[in-house]
Amino acid sequence: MAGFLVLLNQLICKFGTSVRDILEDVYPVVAGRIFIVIPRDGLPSCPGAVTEEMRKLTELRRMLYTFLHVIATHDLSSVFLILKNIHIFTYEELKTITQGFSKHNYLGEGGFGEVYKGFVDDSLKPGLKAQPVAVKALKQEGGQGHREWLAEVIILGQLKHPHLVNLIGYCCENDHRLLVYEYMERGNLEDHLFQKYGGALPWLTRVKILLGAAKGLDFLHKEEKPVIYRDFKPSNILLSSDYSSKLSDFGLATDGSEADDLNFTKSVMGTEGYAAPEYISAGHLTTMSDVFSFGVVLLEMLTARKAVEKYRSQRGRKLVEWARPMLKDPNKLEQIIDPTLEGRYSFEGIRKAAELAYQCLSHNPKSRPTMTTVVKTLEPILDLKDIQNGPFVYIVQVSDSNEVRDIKCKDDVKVVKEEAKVCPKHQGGRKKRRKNKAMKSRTVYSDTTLYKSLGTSLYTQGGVE
Ligand SMILES: Nc1ncnc2c1ncn2[C@@H]1O[C@H](COP(=O)(O)OP(=O)(O)OP(=O)(O)O)[C@@H](O)[C@H]1O
Repeated sequence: MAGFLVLLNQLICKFGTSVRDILEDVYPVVAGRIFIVIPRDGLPSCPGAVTEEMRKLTELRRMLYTFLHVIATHDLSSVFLILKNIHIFTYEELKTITQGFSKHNYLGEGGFGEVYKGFVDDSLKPGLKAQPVAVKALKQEGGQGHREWLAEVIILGQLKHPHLVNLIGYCCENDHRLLVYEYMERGNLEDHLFQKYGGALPWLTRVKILLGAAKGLDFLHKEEKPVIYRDFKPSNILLSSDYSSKLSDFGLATDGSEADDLNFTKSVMGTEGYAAPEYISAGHLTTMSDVFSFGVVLLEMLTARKAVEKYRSQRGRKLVEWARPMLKDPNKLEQIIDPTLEGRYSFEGIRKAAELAYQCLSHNPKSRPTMTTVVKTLEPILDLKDIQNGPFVYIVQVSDSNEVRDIKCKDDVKVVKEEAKVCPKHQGGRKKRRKNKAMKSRTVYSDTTLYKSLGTSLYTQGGVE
């Protein structure tokens, strides 16, 4: 905290204003928008920084950089009081709620670190709602991870929306950096679309998921200082029990209002296959970059093919290049639709979704729709329910001992085996994979069956928020 005050004093001397003004001035910058002003490798290169204004701005950035370093490495509890309903946990508390980060609680691992399930209630913190949580622990190595952790705390600590994953709290103790989120029962979209249940998601469920994610992006873009999410992809879309979708992983999110201000030298970040062409070629980052990424995910949902499939021939490797020309031709469109849907969709709905994907994937960012338009286009597609009935798929977790649960299979029921997941850390001798997906067992139904079992709210606007 001492470092924090020294820095404030420096800022006051420099800009001759009161502590209060500085706080009000600094917080909005710190609070949402640090990632443009603070470049990865030290100070921004500002070739045009010749005017007095620009010099001052650069100086302010230098100070903010130090400021952030101080709050990142010192007492966060004092600094983050302004964050909404965020709990600060000790490492011991998080260890307890995850049963010592045990293999039974292991959910998976991403670039940031391992994720474990836990349970919290008000015996841990007064006022804390009893609920399951997901605890994400930053891998110890690297400053990049630390920056992403901070971005997540700062952005999700302030922005609350039904389609952004809720950050419940964090832990910042010695070298430990952890995040505590609401638990999302169905894990991430990538697992449903590709890895475990390829093609099993019914059409209207896909539309519902896309609509929720679109609302999340729309909310970010409509902020006073628009937030560019920058890493929109299926593994960052989490699903609740009724397939309501929420965006997670805000480590790369950045401030849209400043993205184009100055020609900072920034390294292009994000995931191959999802980043907009103008961002890759010229570092030009706007909210329209997110719209392009949304178009890629929409295309993945239509085709159940990944944005980049390295094993394919050159022609079919990049989904957008391969599929976009076919989106506007009704004859060709049917050829690229996910065959496992087996025709169980509204063709009108598919056609409208394909048209939307085509627009989102335009090379010219100005020709892309805003996320508000995307939401308005998807909403009526959810109402197109002229869909044939089909069989439903029941997915069964296969236990470690390869024992399959006793299931009564009717004629129209497919049983798909799912391998149980093992945390690499707890797995003697086996090579550690970068990602390991959740140990979960899920049931995936046809639209009709889901509609019956989860009620009419599943596919109504009310059910999608
Ligand atoms: N809030 C949550 N509720 C339930 N499961 C979660 C939650 N957050 C993450 N997971 C699961 O933990 C695993 C790792 O997720 P994480 O977000 O760290 O990485 P990722 O998005 O899969 O990969 P990458 O970091 O490369 O984008 C995934 O299986 C994900 O579904």
